[in-house]
Amino acid sequence: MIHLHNVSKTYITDKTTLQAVSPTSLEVSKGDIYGLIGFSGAGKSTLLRLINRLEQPTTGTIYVNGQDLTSLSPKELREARHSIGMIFQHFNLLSNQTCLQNVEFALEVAGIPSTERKKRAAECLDIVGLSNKAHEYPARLSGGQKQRVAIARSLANNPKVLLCDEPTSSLDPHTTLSILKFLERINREMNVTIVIVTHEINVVKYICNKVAVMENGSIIERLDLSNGDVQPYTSLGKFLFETAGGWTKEMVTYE
Ligand SMILES: Nc1ncnc2c1ncn2[C@@H]1O[C@H](COP(=O)(O)OP(=O)(O)OP(=O)(O)O)[C@@H](O)[C@H]1O
Repeated sequence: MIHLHNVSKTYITDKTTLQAVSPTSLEVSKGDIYGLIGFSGAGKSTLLRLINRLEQPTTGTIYVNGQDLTSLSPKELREARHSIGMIFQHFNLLSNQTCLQNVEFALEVAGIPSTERKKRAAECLDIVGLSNKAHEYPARLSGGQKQRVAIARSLANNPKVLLCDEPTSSLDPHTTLSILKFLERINREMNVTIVIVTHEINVVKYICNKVAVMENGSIIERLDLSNGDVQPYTSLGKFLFETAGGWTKEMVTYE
């Protein structure tokens, strides 16, 4: 589903050169909820943003849905991005647009006609349980509700892949769990492959079936979490897993 081969990113400014991501390969299979974890500055967000070419790679190739994104024209890339949704830590909603209009916006960009847009946007708000907030502005919503609108917007174009950049880092633990529950449903019921950047190991333990641990721009370890018996082998991996708390699915609450 996603295949990065020797992808790297170097930022060059007037005075400095910084390698945010060293040549890295990553394979995400259809149906995965793949975590990228590591401390601040490890290169997680940069690697995530390379997947939909929000960042231009310095080297390497990026295949998503069988398409080489590095070989596409700007127009082709815009079209390819319709099947790659994205959500962010700070939600990135348009403050002067209602929730419905925020979701419609994603459809407008994709060239969907107005009547169809309204119907689909309403459906997406319904999926995240926010039909009653359709005509509210984001300022009147809680953080969790804002993230649910952002999820609705990311689903509008029926994406095959959803990229999540610290989606719960601004939220309290209970709201975090409700958002993770939504992401899990989207993965299972809509067959959306998810890549999620986080610095919270609990998020990884709760929702991911695979995780890559990043340090200094490199993936230093990859773990399959599906069989429950996880044995990290790097000291960072061990440290992260030892600090995990005890979240359970029963703790999930809805606002
Ligand atoms: N646009 C940019 N220009 C220059 N340097 C950048 C840019 N974006 C990121 N960096 C640098 O690249 C490195 C990796 O940043 P990145 O945001 O990918 O890390 P991260 O692991 O996601 O960290 P955090 O958890 O704090 O978001 C950092 O040293 C950062 O300062």
